[in-house]
Amino acid sequence: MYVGWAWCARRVIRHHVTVSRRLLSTQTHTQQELLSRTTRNIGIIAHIDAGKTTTTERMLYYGGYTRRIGDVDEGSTVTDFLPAERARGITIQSAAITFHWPPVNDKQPLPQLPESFDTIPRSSIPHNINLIDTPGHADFTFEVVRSLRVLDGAVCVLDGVAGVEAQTEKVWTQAGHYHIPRMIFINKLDRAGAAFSRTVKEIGVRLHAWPAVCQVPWWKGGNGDFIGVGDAVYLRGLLWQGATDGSQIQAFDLQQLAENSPDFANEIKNARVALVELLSEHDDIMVEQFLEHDEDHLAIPGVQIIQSLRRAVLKAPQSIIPVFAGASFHNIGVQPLLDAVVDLLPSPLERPDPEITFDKHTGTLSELINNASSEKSPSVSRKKQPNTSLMVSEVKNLTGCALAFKVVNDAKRGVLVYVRVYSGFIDRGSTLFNTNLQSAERAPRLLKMYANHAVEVDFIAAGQIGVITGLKQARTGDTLIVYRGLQMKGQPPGGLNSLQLRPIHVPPPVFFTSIEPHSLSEQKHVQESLAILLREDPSLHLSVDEESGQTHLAGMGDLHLKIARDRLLNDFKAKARIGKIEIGYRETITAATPSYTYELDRPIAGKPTKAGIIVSVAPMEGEEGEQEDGTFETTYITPDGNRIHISHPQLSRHDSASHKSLIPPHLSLPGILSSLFNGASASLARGPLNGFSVANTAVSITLDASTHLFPETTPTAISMAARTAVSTSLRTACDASPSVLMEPVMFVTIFVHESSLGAVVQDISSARGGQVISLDTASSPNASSTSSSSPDDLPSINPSLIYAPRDPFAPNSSSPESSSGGLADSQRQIVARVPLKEMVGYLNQLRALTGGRGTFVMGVDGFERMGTQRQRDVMEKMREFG
Ligand SMILES: Nc1nc2c(ncn2[C@@H]2O[C@H](COP(=O)(O)OP(=O)(O)OP(=O)(O)O)[C@@H](O)[C@H]2O)c(=O)[nH]1
Repeated sequence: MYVGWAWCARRVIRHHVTVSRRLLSTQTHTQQELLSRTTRNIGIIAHIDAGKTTTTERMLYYGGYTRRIGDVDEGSTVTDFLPAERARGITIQSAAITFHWPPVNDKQPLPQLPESFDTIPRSSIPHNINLIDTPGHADFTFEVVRSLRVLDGAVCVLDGVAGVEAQTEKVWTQAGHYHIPRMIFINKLDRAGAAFSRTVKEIGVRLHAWPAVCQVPWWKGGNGDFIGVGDAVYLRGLLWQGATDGSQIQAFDLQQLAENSPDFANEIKNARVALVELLSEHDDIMVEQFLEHDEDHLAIPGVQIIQSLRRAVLKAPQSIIPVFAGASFHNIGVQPLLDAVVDLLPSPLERPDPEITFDKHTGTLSELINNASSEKSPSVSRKKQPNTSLMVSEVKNLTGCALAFKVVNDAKRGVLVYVRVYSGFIDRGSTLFNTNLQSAERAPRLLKMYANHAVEVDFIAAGQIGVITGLKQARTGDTLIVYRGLQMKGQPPGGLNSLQLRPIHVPPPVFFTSIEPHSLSEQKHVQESLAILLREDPSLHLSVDEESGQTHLAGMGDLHLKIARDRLLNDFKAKARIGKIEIGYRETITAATPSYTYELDRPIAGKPTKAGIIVSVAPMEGEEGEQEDGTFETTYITPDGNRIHISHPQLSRHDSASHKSLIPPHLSLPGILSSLFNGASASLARGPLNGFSVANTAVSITLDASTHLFPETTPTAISMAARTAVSTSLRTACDASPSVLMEPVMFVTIFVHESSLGAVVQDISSARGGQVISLDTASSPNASSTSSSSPDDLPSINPSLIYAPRDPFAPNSSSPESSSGGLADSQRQIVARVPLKEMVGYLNQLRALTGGRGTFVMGVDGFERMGTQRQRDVMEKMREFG
């Protein structure tokens, strides 16, 4: 017996179907509901090298979108398309690609959705899958977070030998923050040392949810090669054999298996019993099904199991994780995984509303839009923002809202802006207002990306992912809105220009390098190339040191900047000298200043301008969180932990009508605030001591409308006045009492074998000056609370209560009775805070200390003042390299 999609996949490969245009470009808006219901926006997340790209290549091949399977090791994959990615064999930028599963062809009618999926699975109908491949390396965590925002579901790929690795935990937790439904694919089960059971238990303990084992591995003869999987949902064995591309799959029912592989058949039954028991604990409908089928675990139809799993996966917080098995490099397990993507992960219609910020308040997009239909409550959330000036008619003109989640410079097509549309449509030719840049541009062409080729479309609708080409400004992370009737130079009214979709916190950069063009004639090209790099990746920061004239590029990690350098020199062919990659220290003041009044009164660009301001600065003591804005005061916290507090007596944030007599007609309070913030931020970017960015400093600004604003006041004048006044105050503070340097301190989680624990702890605390916060067994509940503290207080799970089939090869083969419940109990976790300077090149040292087995993850925990001697050493080193 051959299973349906195996036949389907072979047919598609033979004819190599091109994408049905009917499914893409000629749809009317009324067909959108169907399209949304049959869409899955999913990501593949994991630790580096778990096999995400390898699995993605198979998905595209079985979906009929590539003719041959790309190989990571040969550098021939579709998703790792940057030369730097191909050279290193790792994914750096997430790629977004659309394909269909099960495959479609032009001869097939458009899918008709049944009333319910009680008798057939969703995977029997072609679905539109938008797949985002994300990088696994810690330096690109921000890239992962950026992609997560647009996902409706995720497949987490684990290496069946390594199990749950440090980076997996980190990305998993981040996905949990966005309540993204997830499932797991345990890959590489063909490798020597593969331990399915141990990995399943690690999932429970380290990812805080119950693993629902949907498939068990099929080892030839019980302990030979990995040849297929036992399907606990449909009670069958799936055997990959014959064709080397994995397209031929043979299915055997339990009876057939009982004759030839009785132990395997029994294991499938065990897995089914465990699955029904687990689901029954979380799903009342499954209990009913169980009773209806005379309490026979095996009698419940597979489709009902799928339905129950789906309900569990869609619950937030997710307490059940479906687990699948395979070896994608050997083409085993990918087609059923694709079925599970369609069957278990949600459509865009089943996802909660995206979070927005609007006029500094949070709410959801549909609150904003739905409230528009009710004249009574025109605001995003009346409770949270009682006084927005947004009118119903204004919201009604908001016909589209999208997030640019990725910008890529394509050699053939130019700059591609990947967007996820959250409401309404983006039509070809629409004017898009960019609420981050406060400017509009037209969307000349819209595309859907299919592996190696793109298809032009007329519009991209809510729930869909697509590409806009020809945009000159939009950057990764920008919110784009379509406002009916908006002129290119205009602004949407009622504060809609401040609407931000799912804003994310960009962590402060901790490394930087200098960039100098080889000659003046090269300068323009270098600057243009840097501008594209920055559009692609907002976690890169560019600044110009005014004293030396040098351009500084700052980023999240050593590798992050190395890749940026490679892209600049090799891909963009920029001719520039790139300096050493160095740590980005900060400086902070140690004395407060009295109020300083400054009045700018000079021509700018040939026009007389005037603006006044009062400023004082003070060191910040300890953590000072975000402050609620008052009626006459507004506070901003910068990424470096500075607080900019602006008091604007007379100018109420909630009553713009009263501003008329106080503010010149060409200005508005939001515009004034943003100019003040920009001016103050620019001066904080260069401290008075050494030119490092200023951190942990409180800036107080007072803007007295009656004495500081004039008919000649412009936004530029306000910004310049703020910049000069803040710089002068910082200098005054530094003269009174010298500023001190601050260094980035990392929160580090290290996983090591028991035998190397002592050496690693010794190295961290003595040689590197780190502070060990906790030492745990990786399986203890405490261990996880320190490293991957769950946003939702997810439970600690006892591994001995988790079902997993026996591992035939693992040295300490699990028995449920063993004290560790089948986990590798010699695994220990160290959590420490260590200065970044001491962590440079740590991986090599950790490998040396642990015989190559230790792994670690780290993230910036904050900046800390350096002691006098340490500061002196750092300054001397910097002078040496001068
Ligand atoms: N034996 C075996 N090797 C595999 C399997 N899947 C992937 N690999 C190999 O593992 C290595 C990493 O695979 P990738 O697909 O690049 O992993 P990735 O998770 O995309 O890696 P990053 O993009 O760098 O995060 C490559 O050498 C693959 O050939 C598998 O099922 N079995």
